[in-house]
Amino acid sequence: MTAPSPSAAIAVQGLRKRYGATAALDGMTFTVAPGTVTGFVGPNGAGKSTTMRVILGLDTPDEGRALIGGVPYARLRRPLSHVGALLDAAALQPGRSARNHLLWLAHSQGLGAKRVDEVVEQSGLGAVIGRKAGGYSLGMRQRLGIAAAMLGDPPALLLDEPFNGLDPEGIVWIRGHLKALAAEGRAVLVSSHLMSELEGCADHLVVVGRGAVIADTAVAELIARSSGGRVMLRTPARAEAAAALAGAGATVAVTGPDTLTVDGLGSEEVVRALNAGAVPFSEISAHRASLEEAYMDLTRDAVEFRAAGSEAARSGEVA
Ligand SMILES: Nc1ncnc2c1ncn2[C@@H]1O[C@H](COP(=O)(O)OP(=O)(O)OP(=O)(O)O)[C@@H](O)[C@H]1O
Repeated sequence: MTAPSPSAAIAVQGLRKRYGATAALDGMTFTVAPGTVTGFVGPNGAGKSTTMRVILGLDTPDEGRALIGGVPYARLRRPLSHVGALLDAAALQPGRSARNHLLWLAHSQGLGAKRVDEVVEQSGLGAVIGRKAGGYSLGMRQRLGIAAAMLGDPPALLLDEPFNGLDPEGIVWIRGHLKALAAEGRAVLVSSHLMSELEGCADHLVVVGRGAVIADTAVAELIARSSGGRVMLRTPARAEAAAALAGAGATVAVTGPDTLTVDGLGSEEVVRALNAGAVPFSEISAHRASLEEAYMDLTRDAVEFRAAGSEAARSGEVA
């Protein structure tokens, strides 16, 4: 096991945890750097929530340790000023106003109403903060949960499935908000079992399956690797184009009524092959893999992982 980097805001080292016959964590090891949104991705049951609970001192590992700024949670003084967390947005007193909920949390940490007003402003809840939390939509609850996590202005944030059940507008808001919080230098760890939710938001990915890390990679590198050499082509003569390109040695995949992706030939060679066959085309560009495609490439050989996520795969989720 390598020593955690001194700059790691969150370091998880060799965590093992069993629940009876189930190994929930089986050597989980990774770090979360300041200034990044790190996506923590894997199928249901992969060990994401358990890891987060261990980081927050809510669960004790059988082996290994988790550190926040180099210190275990249990030894942090005023923990909310070191790490904020959103684990379960439904955990609210339904009859209490959202503002009173935040005031109650703030007071328990020696923080005043001024800080509550700041986080309310940041989370865009100003217009509804006097309402009873029980009447909040899921999206509003998630915002309130993030506002609560931000009360202590912590350098590290953990969010467990914050996109769950949100409408597209809610997803876009959370993505933007997390990016802004990371841009302020915070380390943001956000779990999801849907890769698409993290598109355009995560800088780094820690992919897990069966209690351990399968891949730990910068998103830009991952996308570049998966995009490598592939060309996107738009043509009104799809069949002719596919035949001409296959004849020139390319592997061609149909991606839409008038689009193909081409592997094995560079853009210039594609143009040459199409011109030689007098095949018309309207657009040709270097293909940029989506996060979902990059993720599928990454986990293609991880048989165990795919088995673990096969249920999710059938419903279009990550596997
Ligand atoms: N308190 C518990 N008692 C028994 N088993 C547990 C408990 N907590 C977690 N597990 C088991 O440990 C494994 C890891 O669960 P965990 O909730 O950490 O996964 P996850 O990746 O967060 O999944 P999800 O996406 O469904 O939240 C699962 O097999 C789960 O059933």
